[in-house]
Amino acid sequence: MSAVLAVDALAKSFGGVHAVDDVSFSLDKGEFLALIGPNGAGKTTCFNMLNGYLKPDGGSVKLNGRELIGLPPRRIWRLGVGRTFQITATFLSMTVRENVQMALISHHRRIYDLFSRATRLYVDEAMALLDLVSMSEQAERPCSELAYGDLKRLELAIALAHEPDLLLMDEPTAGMAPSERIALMALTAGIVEKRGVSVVFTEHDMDVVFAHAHRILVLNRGQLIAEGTGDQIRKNPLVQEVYLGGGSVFEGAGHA
Ligand SMILES: Nc1ncnc2c1ncn2[C@@H]1O[C@H](COP(=O)(O)OP(=O)(O)OP(=O)(O)O)[C@@H](O)[C@H]1O
Repeated sequence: MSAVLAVDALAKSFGGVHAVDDVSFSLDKGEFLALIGPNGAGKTTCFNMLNGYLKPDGGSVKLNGRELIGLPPRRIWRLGVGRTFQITATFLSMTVRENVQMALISHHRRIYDLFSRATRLYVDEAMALLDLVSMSEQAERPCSELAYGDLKRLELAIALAHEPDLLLMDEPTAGMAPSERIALMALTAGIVEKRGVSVVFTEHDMDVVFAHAHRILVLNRGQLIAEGTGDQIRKNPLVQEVYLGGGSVFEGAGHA
């Protein structure tokens, strides 16, 4: 099977700092991949090169065999690389359903009259996406009233409205309570399975990572130092040493 995403020898320096240093990995359809590493390891820099916000010094990023390097972010998004943000981007004055409709309208390149709230476009599709993220009961509420965890689920529905082949989630659970984090990622894992979308996420909470990631990549000072399943990563002495300074953070993480 050919990879959905193939990253080869990706590199980016800032001054003398090798933020991302010769990183290569690939991702299959329906894979849920965690990119972890200590602060400053290069995770965000790596993400921003995958979605076109940052131009690499060298390397290649292919989506379904097509080179993305050099394309503007919007084109990359159109080709099927979606993302969710650390800070949720929704139209607060609109209802939950209207926000998803907006995303669907944009995806299908339809013209939307911003001054008419009575659009009937993509109502059923919007409700189906809200159902997928267990938000259909809140469809008619304004986004301004939503709890933070609900906003994150809405954001996921909005990202899925664009039918991405690859979804990039940068610290999706930041700012959430531990139980909410596990719930959001369990929901995401279910969607990955149901829709066959491939996901790369960064995350500092090891419980979340070990509970849900199919595979884990560990970055340290811009270099990929380990790659494997939760068990392999937990046992990796290099990871324990350079990333965790001894391994205590992994104890118990991800064991139900
Ligand atoms: N725009 C920039 N200008 C200069 N240096 C940068 C820039 N962006 C990142 N860096 C440096 O590159 C390195 C990698 O940073 P990056 O933000 O990618 O790490 P990270 O793994 O996402 O960290 P965190 O977990 O703290 O978000 C760091 O040393 C950082 O200081």
